[in-house]
Amino acid sequence: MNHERVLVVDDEKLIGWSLAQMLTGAGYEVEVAASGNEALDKFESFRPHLALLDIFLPDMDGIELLKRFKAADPEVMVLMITANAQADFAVSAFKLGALDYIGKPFRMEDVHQMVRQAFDKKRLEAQVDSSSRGARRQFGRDQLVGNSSQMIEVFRMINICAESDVKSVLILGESGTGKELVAQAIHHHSARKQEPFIEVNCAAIPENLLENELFGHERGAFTDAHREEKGTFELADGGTVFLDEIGDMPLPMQAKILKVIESKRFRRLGGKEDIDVDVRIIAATHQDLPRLVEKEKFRADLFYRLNVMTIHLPALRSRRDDIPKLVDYFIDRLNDEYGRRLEGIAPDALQLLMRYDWPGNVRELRNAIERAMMLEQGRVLSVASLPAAVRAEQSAEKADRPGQDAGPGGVSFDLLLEDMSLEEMEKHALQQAMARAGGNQTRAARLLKMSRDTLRYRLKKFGLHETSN
Ligand SMILES: Nc1ncnc2c1ncn2[C@@H]1O[C@H](COP(=O)(O)OP(=O)(O)OP(=O)(O)O)[C@@H](O)[C@H]1O
Repeated sequence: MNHERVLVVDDEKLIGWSLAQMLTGAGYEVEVAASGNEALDKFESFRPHLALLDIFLPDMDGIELLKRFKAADPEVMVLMITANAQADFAVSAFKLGALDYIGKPFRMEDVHQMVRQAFDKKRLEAQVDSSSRGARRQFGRDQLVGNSSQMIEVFRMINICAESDVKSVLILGESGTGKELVAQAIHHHSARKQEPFIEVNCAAIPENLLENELFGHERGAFTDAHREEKGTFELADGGTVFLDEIGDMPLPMQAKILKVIESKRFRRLGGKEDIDVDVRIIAATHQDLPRLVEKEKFRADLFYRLNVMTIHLPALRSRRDDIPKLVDYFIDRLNDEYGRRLEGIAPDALQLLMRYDWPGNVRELRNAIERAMMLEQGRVLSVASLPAAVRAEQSAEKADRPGQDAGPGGVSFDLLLEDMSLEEMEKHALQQAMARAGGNQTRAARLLKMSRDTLRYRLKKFGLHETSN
């Protein structure tokens, strides 16, 4: 016995009895009620995890009963049974939290399958919930931190989008700049905040499954489609769909997304009728969309449609003023999460964090602090606990100040290699300077005592890769 309790509510005694037989045989604890009032009493005493609820009862309408069940226990799973699966009935049942409905006459195996899937889903959600609570324990949900002028502009745009309820928003920015946090902030500050926020990572889902994920399917739409299933757009009705990595979305899907934004309707896979939805689409990408449009990898019409409300998230290296605040914020959070009592960061360590270019942006900064906190033995974060890439700034800094640490002759390059032509030596020096400067051309030019333009010219001449500036 698995102690999963099911209450069957049906005034047709034979149906109630047959369902009870089948479910008991499958290992569930089952009670049956033949009227609304009897169902309310049994609900109280039996406390079912799942109710199979007939919409037409002699003394009470099933929708009313659904409401009362949900009020008594919001966690209870309800599957509605109905002779005529009218769309408006289904919509109100779903809005009130019913999981699905079964049309009469039904096959026992189908009911069994739906009940089993409902319990499976519940168990999965419980697992996800506890592991995400675990993750939160480890590293709670972040707030957007920053008071640079660029971030103040981002906050202003978030407010405008949240208040205006525009139907689509585009968020652009390098990886790790906080695009997802911005999308969540827009949702949580908008009138839609009580409704779902559902994220779909367009790059992570294979092309052939993406359409099903977004739009769902009708029963029989493909071989394994044993029953209809709602997709993201239907599940998020009233709320927000966050399409992350939209630059990776296949072209045919882009056309369908455009249609949903414009007409607010779509069809399930294998569906013959349009379904109306009211969702806000927030799309994000780290890719250069205009470039993708040029290369015909992204539809121009979708780009123009999305590009009405656009939020540009600046790279961390272009708003270094935010670094001290972010560092304090992450140290505080991690102190809580790990029960540590670090008092802050040493000035020379902070200086290195401010100099580093952060190609992985805030995500990389957060990871660097988390790692440093694991290693740090002292009361403040010190240079020694920072990642090697960040510490490399230290040598670049020393090299930047010839005469102090690099010996009386300034920076010494390892040039005199045997069998090297003058040209090869020059190339070698350029490579060494670029490596020491961590790819920063201004710094490399200073090391070689040449102007940045000369450096760029020579890099080009030798076909060397120009990294950052
Ligand atoms: N301004 C910020 N304040 C606090 N934390 C931030 C900020 N920006 C980003 N983060 C944190 O950095 C990490 C990456 O953020 P997020 O996932 O939102 O970035 P993203 O731009 O969506 O990245 P990707 O393009 O890789 O999906 C998250 O842990 C997030 O909480």
